[in-house]
Amino acid sequence: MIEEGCVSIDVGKGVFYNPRMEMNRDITVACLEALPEVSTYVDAMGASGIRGIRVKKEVSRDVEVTINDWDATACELIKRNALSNGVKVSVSNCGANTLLSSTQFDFVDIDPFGTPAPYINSTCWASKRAMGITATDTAPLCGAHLKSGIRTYAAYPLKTEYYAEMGLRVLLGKVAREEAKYDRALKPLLCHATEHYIRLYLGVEHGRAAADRMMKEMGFIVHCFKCKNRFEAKGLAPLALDTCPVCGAKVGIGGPVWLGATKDKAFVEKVIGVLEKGRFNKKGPAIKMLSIIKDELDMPTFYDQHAICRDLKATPSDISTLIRALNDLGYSASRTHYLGVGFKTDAPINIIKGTVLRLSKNA
Ligand SMILES: C[S@@+](CC[C@H](N)C(=O)[O-])C[C@H]1O[C@@H](n2cnc3c(N)ncnc32)[C@H](O)[C@@H]1O
Repeated sequence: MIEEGCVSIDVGKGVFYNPRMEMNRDITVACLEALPEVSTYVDAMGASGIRGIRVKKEVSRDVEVTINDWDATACELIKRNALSNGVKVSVSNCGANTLLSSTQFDFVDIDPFGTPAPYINSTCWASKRAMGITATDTAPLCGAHLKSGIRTYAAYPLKTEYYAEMGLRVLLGKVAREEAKYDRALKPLLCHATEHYIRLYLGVEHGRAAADRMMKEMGFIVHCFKCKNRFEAKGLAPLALDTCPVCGAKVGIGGPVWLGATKDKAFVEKVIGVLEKGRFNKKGPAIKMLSIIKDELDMPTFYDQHAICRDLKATPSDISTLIRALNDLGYSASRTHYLGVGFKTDAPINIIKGTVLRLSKNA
């Protein structure tokens, strides 16, 4: 028996349960609390049922919860766990794509082993108001397994120091393209890359105009591996560019990816509020991460101060000192949840390097 949030769950034998995903489930419950428009929820890959049972028990309004798994043993366990926690949920025993091609829910949650790619089409069709998507295939998404990433996501992931964000944006780009064909648009509410996984919470907007607007957020990231200059190129037209405008070296081009915002600040603030008030074992780390996400600049890449320092043979300074120094020069800059020594800024690369060097001399 394990205790999580307000539930006690028998994780059985041969049915999947990962204690490292507790923070992920805490945040799921808080997000559902912060989405009052959601009254039907499905965990299409339920395993022990813990995620859906927590949603049913811990969200303060009545949400109709369905928990599905293609494994009959898991379904028996889900039924027992729901009963022992005193909640009523619908249990379904079929393939996720079968369920999600025939039934729509306000919120669809998919939490597969590895890649969510085979389920994104049906998830987009079945999600009326919002969806939650977990991916644990970070190597293909982030560019470490290039051919697999290209096969799975039809995008070229650049292997850079901001690989975690690259992976998140490749995944978001894939969801956006699947969503657009149903004349719908995704609206990122909260997205994060944590340890071995990426998690997306996306709102859904309906209509061609919204879908057309959304597709304008797709495009490419141009990256210079020599001087670390990078910039975004919005739109899906082929790029007539192959050298870095700063140093003249050949550039790498990653994409198509999602270049737009990856969060809705007001929503993230609401989720933090729910976590602060509720009974969540992982509220400390969850709030810490969400507080950084809340203030993250909406830009598609970040810099690794240590990597810049290695190139310049400089000493890194405290990340908040560097951010303040860039702000003092009139640029926007923020921390990033992807990397403790990372930062986002709209300052040009020569200004960033000059600032890092100046601070290094003072260090
Ligand atoms: C990673 S676990 C889900 C964990 C669960 N959501 C949680 O929070 O603890 C994946 C589950 O999905 C089930 N599964 C995998 N592929 C499936 C499919 N195509 N359709 C339905 N269930 C599937 C597996 O049997 C397994 O129980």
